[in-house]
Amino acid sequence: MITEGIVISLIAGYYDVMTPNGLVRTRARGVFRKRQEKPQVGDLVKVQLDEHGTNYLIEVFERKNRIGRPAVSNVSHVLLVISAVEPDFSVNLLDRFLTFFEWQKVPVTIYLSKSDLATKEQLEAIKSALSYYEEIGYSVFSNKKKLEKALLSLIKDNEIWTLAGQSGAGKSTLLNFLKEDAGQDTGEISKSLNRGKHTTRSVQLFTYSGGFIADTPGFSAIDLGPIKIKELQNYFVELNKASKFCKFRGCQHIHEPKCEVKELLSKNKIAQFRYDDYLALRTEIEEQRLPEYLK
Ligand SMILES: Nc1nc2c(ncn2[C@@H]2O[C@H](COP(=O)(O)OP(=O)(O)OP(=O)(O)O)[C@@H](O)[C@H]2O)c(=O)[nH]1
Ligand SMILES: [Zn+2]
Repeated sequence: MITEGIVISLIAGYYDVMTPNGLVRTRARGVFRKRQEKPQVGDLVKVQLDEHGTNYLIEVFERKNRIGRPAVSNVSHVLLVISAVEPDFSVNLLDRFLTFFEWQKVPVTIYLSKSDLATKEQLEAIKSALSYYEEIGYSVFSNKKKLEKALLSLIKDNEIWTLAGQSGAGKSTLLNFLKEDAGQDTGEISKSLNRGKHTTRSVQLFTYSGGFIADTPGFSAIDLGPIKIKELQNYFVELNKASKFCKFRGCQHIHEPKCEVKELLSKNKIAQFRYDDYLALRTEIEEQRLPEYLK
C-alpha cells in the first residue's frame, strides 16, 4: 500500500513518517543516496507500506522552503523566542531575525521569555519596544499560558511551526511547557553534555494541535549576506508599506526627495530604532557585497 505523510524525525538512517494511519518507520530508497538528495524532517513524502517487511520512503514532494541547521522543510510559521534578559533583549537582534524570516517569506510570531527575571524598568522599556512591533503587524506574547491558548487555535492542520531564537533564549523550556512529553534538554543539561557549536543536533517535529512544532537550534548566525541591498527595505514591513507613497519607485529612503519613510520618521510614526537597524543592515550587506552577477 502506498500512502503519504510528513517526516517527523531521522534516527540512525530511519525516517519516521506521520501518516493518516499513524507513525511508520521507513528506510529511504537507494535512489535518494545516489542522487544525494536526502529526505529531511518536514518533508512531505510518499511511503510504501509493507506489513511484513520494510516500509520504504519512495518519493519526496517539492519543498516549499527549507530553513535552519539542521534544516526543517515546509515551515509554515516561526515562533521566535526572544528573552527579556540573559541574553538581554535587543531590537537589533529582533530585527535581524525578522528580516531573515520576511526574506524567507515565513510569518513570525514573537514570544518574550524570561520576563519574570527582568526588573520593572527593564520590562517597561521592552514592552514599549514590542508594542511597536505589534503596531506594524506582528503578534507578540509574553505570557506562556496565553501563548499556549493562542497556539491551539493558530496552528492549523499539518502546519509546521518552528521555534527560533538565540541560544539560551528559552526555546527548549517553552517546548517542554507546551509539550510535557517533549523532553528537550534545557540549559544546564546541555552544558553538562558539552554540546559544542559544531555538534550536529537532530531536529524533530512534535505533534501539536493538529500540526507540528519543531525545536530548531540552528539560527545563531543569521546570514543576511545573500539579500540584495535594494530589496532589504521589502523586509522591513512598515518601510515597504510606506514606500508605495515615496516619489521614486525603488526609493531606498536615504537621500531621495519626497520620501514617505523619511516623512513618517520625522513624525515618529516609524520608529527611529527600526530605521537605524535598516541602515545598519544595509551597511552590513554592502560591506560584503557580491558582484551583481553572482547574486
Ligand atoms: N526564569 C526563567 N528562566 C527561563 C525561562 N525560559 C528559559 N529559562 C532558562 O534559561 C536557560 C536557557 O533555556 P533553554 O530553554 O535551554 O534555551 P534554548 O533557547 O533552548 O537554548 P539552546 O538550546 O542553546 O538553543 C535555562 O536555564 C532555562 O531554565 C523563563 O521564562 N524564565
Ligand atoms: Zn522613500
